[in-house]
Amino acid sequence: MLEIISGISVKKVDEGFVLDKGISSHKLMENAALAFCNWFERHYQRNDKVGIFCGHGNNGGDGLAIARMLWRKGYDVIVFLVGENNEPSPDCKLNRELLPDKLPALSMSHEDIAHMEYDLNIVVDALLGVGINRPLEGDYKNLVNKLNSLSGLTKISIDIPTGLPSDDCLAGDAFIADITLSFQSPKFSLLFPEHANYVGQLKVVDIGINQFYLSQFSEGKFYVQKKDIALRHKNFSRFSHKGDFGKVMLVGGSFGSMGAIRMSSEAALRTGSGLACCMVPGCGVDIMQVSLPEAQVWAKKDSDCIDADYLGYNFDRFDAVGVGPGMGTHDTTAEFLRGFLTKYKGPIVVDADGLNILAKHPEQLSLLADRSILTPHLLEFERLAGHCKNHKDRLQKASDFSKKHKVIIVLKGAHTCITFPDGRQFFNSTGNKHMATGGSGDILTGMITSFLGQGYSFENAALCAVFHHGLSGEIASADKKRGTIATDIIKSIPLSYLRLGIE
Ligand SMILES: NC(=O)C1=CN([C@@H]2O[C@H](COP(=O)(O)OP(=O)(O)OC[C@H]3O[C@@H](n4cnc5c(N)ncnc54)[C@H](OP(=O)(O)O)[C@@H]3O)[C@@H](O)[C@H]2O)[C@H](O)CC1
Ligand SMILES: [K+]
Repeated sequence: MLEIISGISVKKVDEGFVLDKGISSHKLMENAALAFCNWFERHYQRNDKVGIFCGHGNNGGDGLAIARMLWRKGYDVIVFLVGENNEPSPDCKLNRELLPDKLPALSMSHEDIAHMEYDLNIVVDALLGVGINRPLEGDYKNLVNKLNSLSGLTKISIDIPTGLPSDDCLAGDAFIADITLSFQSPKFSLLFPEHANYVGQLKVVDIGINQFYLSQFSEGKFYVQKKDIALRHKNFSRFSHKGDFGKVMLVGGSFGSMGAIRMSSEAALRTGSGLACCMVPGCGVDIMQVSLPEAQVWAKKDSDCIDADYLGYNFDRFDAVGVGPGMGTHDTTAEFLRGFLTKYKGPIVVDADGLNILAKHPEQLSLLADRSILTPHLLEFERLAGHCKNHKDRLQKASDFSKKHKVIIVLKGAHTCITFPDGRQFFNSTGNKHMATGGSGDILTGMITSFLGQGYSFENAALCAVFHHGLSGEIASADKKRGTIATDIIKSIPLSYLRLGIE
């Protein structure tokens, strides 16, 4: 699992790695530049006109090494040098000296920046990286704003968009990238929703620094990738039977809101549950049985919402229970939730109106069994934990909340963050903007509940479900883009298993 380390630690990791391996820091920069170029070659043509904007630190050094390598591969490259009045870092200086004579390199004066007019297809931002220690000013600020105003070309940031602090929220200006290629592990602030427009698509490239060096600076924050997930799946043998795949119960729905619990239930089945039963109000029985014949249904006749009478049911038959989608926040439903949390001590997932009830009745939080999984979106989380100044603050509050109530928080959004009571936070790498559609969260509830029911640990259930949910969204939206709807995501769950080689 990739460690997300602070910007300050990046320098220390580099120093430790270079010293241990007996290589020069220049060689490490060469590795980083090569990793960038290998990626670049797979995506861009030789006839693209590439402008590489290089600052005076090591980020600029990366840009210069990249320019040299791409030029040697036959790309049409122009280098623009900025910050020439500042003392360059030693590796930046060396890479300036190594630029081939025939490679065009232009020093940018104030006037050049103001009147810049070049016919470029691709702009590479190697102005500043994690070394930024104050908001942009002077030539850097002017150039970033000038580049931001250019349209019709592809903009790529190296390591981090210039101007973004690596561990904090942006103050001032920053480069707006279409793609950010971060070295070794994503920098923390690249995962904040406030920065999504600056970061564009996030790619992480390996530059050869292994886990051992990164883990010495661990802050308990991790970036979850495909290779981390495949290993966390349970293997079922050819002798496995329905019972091995778990019996789960999904509780929710109310008059006019039956779609949510129907989608959670189908998602649980598609994730592999042996049996999914849904507990719905009487008004939802026909809807469920007609639209999802694979699910069993339990309901009280002639009811429009889940009420305290539902507490008579024996929940202990189930390996896991998901509660909340479409359930409403009626007083009698809140009464049900209180009784249910008191009664059932197996693995549970609480979502949507289940969370809204907890926010309205915070005394119920103490009833949650240890490691219950709560899946709020940003707004639901703030209802539970109070107003958050920004995402950094929100992540801290998630950590405090998780520790205080001994629950697992799955904070949904781009790079969904899973927080454990021991303080560890896992950021997901799958998913895209097309998943921001009604019902997407209900699917995740069904998926986590299903994994819990299949006997996965709390940690593996949350990590696997969040990863597959995002991957299913990517698969579903590949040809539907903005027209993707939640049921498309459910249909893609089996394909997401196949992508990981899991049968
Ligand atoms: N393991 C890795 O990830 C590797 C990363 N590499 C690259 O190195 C950069 C970090 O390089 P660093 O030299 O530490 O920092 P920068 O290139 O970002 O530049 C820092 C210089 O910029 C000055 N500074 C700071 N803030 C501003 C500002 N607002 N405006 C102008 N200048 C600013 C600062 O100097 P001061 O003395 O003025 O404070 C620094 O000199 C990382 O992001 C990667 O791209 C390695 O190449 C390989 C390993
Ligand atoms: K940059």
